[in-house]
Amino acid sequence: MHYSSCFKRHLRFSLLQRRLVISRQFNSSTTTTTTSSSNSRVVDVSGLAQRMRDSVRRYTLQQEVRMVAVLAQSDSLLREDAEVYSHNIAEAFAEDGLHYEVCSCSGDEPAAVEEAIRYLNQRSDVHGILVFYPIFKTRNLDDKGLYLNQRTGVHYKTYDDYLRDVVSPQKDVEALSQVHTRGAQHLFRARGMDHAGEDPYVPCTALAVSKIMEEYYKPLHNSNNSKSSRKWLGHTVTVVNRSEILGRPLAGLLSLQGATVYSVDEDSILVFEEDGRLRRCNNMELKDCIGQSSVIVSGVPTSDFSLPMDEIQPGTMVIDVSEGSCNVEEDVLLQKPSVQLVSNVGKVTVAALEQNLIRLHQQQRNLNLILE
Ligand SMILES: Nc1nc(=O)c2c([nH]1)NC[C@@H]1CN(c3ccc(C(=O)N[C@@H](CCC(=O)O)C(=O)O)cc3)C=[N+]21
Repeated sequence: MHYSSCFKRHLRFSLLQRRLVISRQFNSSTTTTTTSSSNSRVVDVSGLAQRMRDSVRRYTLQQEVRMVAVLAQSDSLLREDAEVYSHNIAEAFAEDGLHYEVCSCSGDEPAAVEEAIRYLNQRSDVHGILVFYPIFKTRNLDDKGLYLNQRTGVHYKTYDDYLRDVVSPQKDVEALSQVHTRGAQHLFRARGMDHAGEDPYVPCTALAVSKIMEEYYKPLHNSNNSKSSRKWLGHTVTVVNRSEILGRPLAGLLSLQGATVYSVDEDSILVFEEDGRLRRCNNMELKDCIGQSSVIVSGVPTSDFSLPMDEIQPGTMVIDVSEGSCNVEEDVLLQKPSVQLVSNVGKVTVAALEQNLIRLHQQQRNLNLILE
């Protein structure tokens, strides 16, 4: 299992590399790959990632910034996923002058994970904390099936949900604690949405997808005004994934920016309307959502899932965030006219993580200056 999935990742990576080399040979003025007849292309997002990381490098020339990641999965597949991400973080952080530590603890012992996070909350040399999820998935321990936060009185359905609120909001690089997503059940709010010009503060993969859309999605009728806070008005997006670390915040963010967003998981389809409000779609199937969407984001972490290719319309941007599972039949997709495929989101995710971390460091510095 472990090796075959590594192999698949390797294979996919080398295919992407090869396509890139070919495109450079034939067309040195563009960084994207164009397939001959259909005018469709695989988008290379490294330019965006590099620009985001350049500003981080300038910052770390002056400042010492440190993040610690908590690695607690005992399930080997979940752990492998987190390790791939951790490896990429380590590499990018080393290049960009950021300090990175991994705190490895036993996932069989929920209290040990909680204790590790509380210790990191206290450490004054740690500016950001990243907890790799999922750890326990839906494991419930107490008799009511709920976890109680003694301090706030809030009950949580899973231990992962509970842990998200143990991380100090000041060090929460992914903005996962409830402070940032108040009332997320019905009305999503992203901190920083009201500050014009600033990126909203949302989990890194969600932020990465939204930046990729802004940078590379050029609709036929060019109505994307990236300066406007309602830049996706009139656009329909499908997000296949409703996790707390990706699908839900992404759907919420895009809907606040004006899009109509279908949020799809294995049990249900919801629509996030323009105002961030949620409604259930009982009479729709995935293919109906796909047919209406000009951007499709797919993050299903299993290799037996594939997007229904037939329904994808010309001009659509498809963003595959399944990280190695591959939710897209690439060859079929690229035969369609004017389709854009993005599959290496991870590069931008790490850059978004670095940016979120720098923002936390700045806030902590400002606070310390006031307190001194
Ligand atoms: N709190 C939390 N936030 C996460 O965002 C999160 C998490 N937990 N747990 C683990 C998963 C997994 N994940 C990846 C991110 C980037 C790459 C990545 O960089 N991929 C490479 C390619 C990897 C390959 O396919 O070889 C790329 O896209 O360039 C992989 C995996 C984030 N996750």
